Amino acid sequence: MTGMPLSLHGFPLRKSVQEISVNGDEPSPEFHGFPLVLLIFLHQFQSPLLILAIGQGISNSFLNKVRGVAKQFFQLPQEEKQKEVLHEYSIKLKQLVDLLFKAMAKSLAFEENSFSDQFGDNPPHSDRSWITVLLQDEQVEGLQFVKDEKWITVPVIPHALVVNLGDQMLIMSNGIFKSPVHRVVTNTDKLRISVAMFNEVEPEKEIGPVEGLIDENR
Ligand SMILES: O=C(O)CCC(=O)C(=O)O
Ligand SMILES: [Fe+2]
Repeated sequence: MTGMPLSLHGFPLRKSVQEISVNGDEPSPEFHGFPLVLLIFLHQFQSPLLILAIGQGISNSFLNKVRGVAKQFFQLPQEEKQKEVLHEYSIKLKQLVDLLFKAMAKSLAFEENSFSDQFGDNPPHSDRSWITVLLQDEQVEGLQFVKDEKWITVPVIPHALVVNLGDQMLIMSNGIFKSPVHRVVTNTDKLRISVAMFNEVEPEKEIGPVEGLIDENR
């Protein structure tokens, strides 16, 4: 197993991500002990990459501990007052922004929902980071990304980390590694908590394509 080559052109998976997800299976034994298993959704080189990293050496129980801490943080009783205020503030801001988009559409003589129809609560975007690592909720899905002009829901695999390239990587690789467009579809029935780590270049630092990746074509 350890000699298995990693390839961007698809990983020799016995089961598809969907199968593992639907059945809630552990990854098959040949993946055990392998430092990093990358289930590559979009495995065509030079297309946007979104990776589910399992068997990455972080135990499932530790990942659950992180989720637990995140949940506790949002449930802290002494935070109740601040939470109410922030919740109210976010609702008011949402109304303000909705109004603004409607006014902007109308100012161009478009139907008022022309802009706002195109996004939900977490509008389609690519991350500005160079790489984002996301611990999804262990039960509630919601993250979607674009593939072939369709929205694909990222399956919930409790022990997987979602690894997502951002725009800074797109710039540094001169467009070779693209940042996938994604969104989160919210769910009014179930609480969904995700823990994201955005790895970003320092704000003052100017970045550009790595020299060897610039030629007359790109
Ligand atoms: O909640 C998620 O799964 C992802 C959120 C996201 O895309 C972001 O914060 O940039
Ligand atoms: Fe994002």
